[in-house]
Formats: sequence, C-alpha cells, structure tokens
Amino acid sequence: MSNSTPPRALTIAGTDSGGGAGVHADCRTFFACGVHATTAVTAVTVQNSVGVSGFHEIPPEVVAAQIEAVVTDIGVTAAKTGMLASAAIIDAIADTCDKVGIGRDHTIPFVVDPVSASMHGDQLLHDNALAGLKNRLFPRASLVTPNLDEVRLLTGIDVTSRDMMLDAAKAMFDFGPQWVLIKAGHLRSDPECVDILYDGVAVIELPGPRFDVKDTHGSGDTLASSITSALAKGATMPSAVEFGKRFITKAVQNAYPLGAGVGPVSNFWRLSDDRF
Ligand SMILES: Nc1ncnc2c1ncn2[C@@H]1O[C@H](COP(=O)(O)OP(=O)(O)OP(=O)(O)O)[C@@H](O)[C@H]1O
Ligand SMILES: Cc1ncc(COP(=O)(O)O)c(N)n1
Repeated sequence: MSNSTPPRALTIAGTDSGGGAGVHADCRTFFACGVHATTAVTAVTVQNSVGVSGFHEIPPEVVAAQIEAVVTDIGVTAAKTGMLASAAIIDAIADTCDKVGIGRDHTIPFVVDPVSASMHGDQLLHDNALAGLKNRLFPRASLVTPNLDEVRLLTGIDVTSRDMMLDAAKAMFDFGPQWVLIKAGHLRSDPECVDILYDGVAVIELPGPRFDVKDTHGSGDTLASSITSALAKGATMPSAVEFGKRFITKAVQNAYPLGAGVGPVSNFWRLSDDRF
C-alpha cells in the first residue's frame, strides 16, 4: 500500500530564532493546514520576542538552488515569500521562479508578502531592494499582501481610514500582481480588522474582529502561509483569502505570551487539545 502525496507548499523566507515568525511560522501553518512544508531560506536572523539584533544573508545562488531542488523533485502546488533581505536575493528568486514555473503566468500560485521590517521596526530588507520587489516580484505575484507600513513605503499612501484602503489597493495593483490584499492590522483607530482583496475589478471585504492583544508577532506570515496552504490545495484566490482570514483571526485570538517582549499568534490553534 502507498499513501498519496499531500499538497506541497514552499516558503522563501528568513528564519526567526525565537520561532514566532518567518520560516517557522510558515512551516507550522502549512502543517496545521495539512500541507507538506518545503523551504528556501534567504537569511538567518538573530531574533527573540524583543526584536531582531542582526541577520546573516544566504548567498543568492544558494537561495536559487534551494528553490530549484525542491520544485524539480518534490514539486510544489503553491509558493510564498517572506523576508528577502537584498536586491540580489530578489533577482535570484525572480529568475528561478521563471525557470521552474512559479508565478501568476505559470501553474504554481505565488504569494508575495513584501516584508520590509519586523514589528519592532528592525529592518529586514535593504532600502535599495524596494525597486526589486516592485519591478521583479510584484509582476510575477498571484497575490501581494502588504501591511499599511509597507503600503506607505511602496506607494507613498498613508492610509488613515478604511475608505483609503481601496486607494492603496489600486496603487499596489498598478505594480502588476494578479490580486492585492491590503491588511488592516495597523489601522488601530478602526474597532474592526477589515482587510481588502482587489483584482482590478472586484473589491472583496474580509471582515473580522479586532482583538485587544499585544502578542501579534508573525501575524502577517501566518495569514500569507494559510492563504498559500489553501492555494496549494487548489482553492480560488477569493476562497483562499477567506480561509486565511478565518485562520489568522483564530490565530490572533489564541496568541500567547513568550519572553519579555511580544509573543506570537498561534499557528497551531487547530491542533490544541488536552490529550497526549
Ligand atoms: N488585533 C488584531 N485582531 C484581529 N486580527 C488582527 C489583529 N491584528 C492583525 N490582525 C489580522 O492579522 C493579519 C495580519 O495583519 P497585519 O496588518 O498586522 O500584518 P503584518 O503587519 O504584516 O503582520 P506582522 O505582525 O507579522 O508584521 C490581517 O488579516 C489582520 O487583519
Ligand atoms: C524572519 C522574519 N520574517 C518576518 C518577520 C516579520 O514578522 P513581525 O512583523 O511579526 O516581526 C520577522 N520578524 N522575521
């Protein structure tokens, strides 16, 4: 007897030694969603609940080789990016995605989370890499998932109300992705957390409660990797994002304290159980 191969997702991202965000959050989320996790590590961060004190970049050719090794043998049914660190790594990823068939014009859906800094404000992407994100990755993306700080950095739009999120979505859409998801986590004046999904025509609101919690480390990664999990199983973009929104809402609700700083959202809320 042999069992069938499950859906496989690839995360192209940095590690978080504290285990709250990055590759760790992505792999846990893939696992919780019943998806086999594969990785292409871009950088190793020195990180805990208080912040990021440094990182070591992986050579671009090693990042490319990881992607190629995984896709050509294991095959992946969806891929996502997180921390990418440098322009050279972004170039290597874009070239490799074209080579192995990842992206909006290929069969493997590609979620690009334009991570620029940690929630503590520590920079995770060099300033000169923003052009690479815009010119090389966004046009290949099936979905881009900026938070409001990333929207400001990439488009100059300072979103201060729910109405302005559509302006942000339109400006991000002009960079060439198939879909845009604007995340409302940083719109703290809003009593709810309503994210917006846009494809140039449809505007889909993703409503959700706003929980009064301090432990939200890894929320962006967890949302993007739960969406990627649903895409890996063949979901359409609107239903993948609706699934992701349900997943992250429960993950924030079940966030837990860790260390002296900010704890992570729970990627394993679905598995919580009091039995061994
Ligand atoms: N306090 C909250 N209560 C409920 N949902 C939240 C809360 N904060 C963030 N979210 C949700 O979490 C997801 C990630 O949003 P956010 O805007 O915080 O992204 P991010 O800044 O990239 O996350 P990160 O904290 O990893 O940097 C979104 O779906 C958002 O609506
Ligand atoms: C390796 C890595 N990737 C992503 C984040 C962003 O997560 P957060 O905004 O919650 O700090 C991070 N801190 N570290």
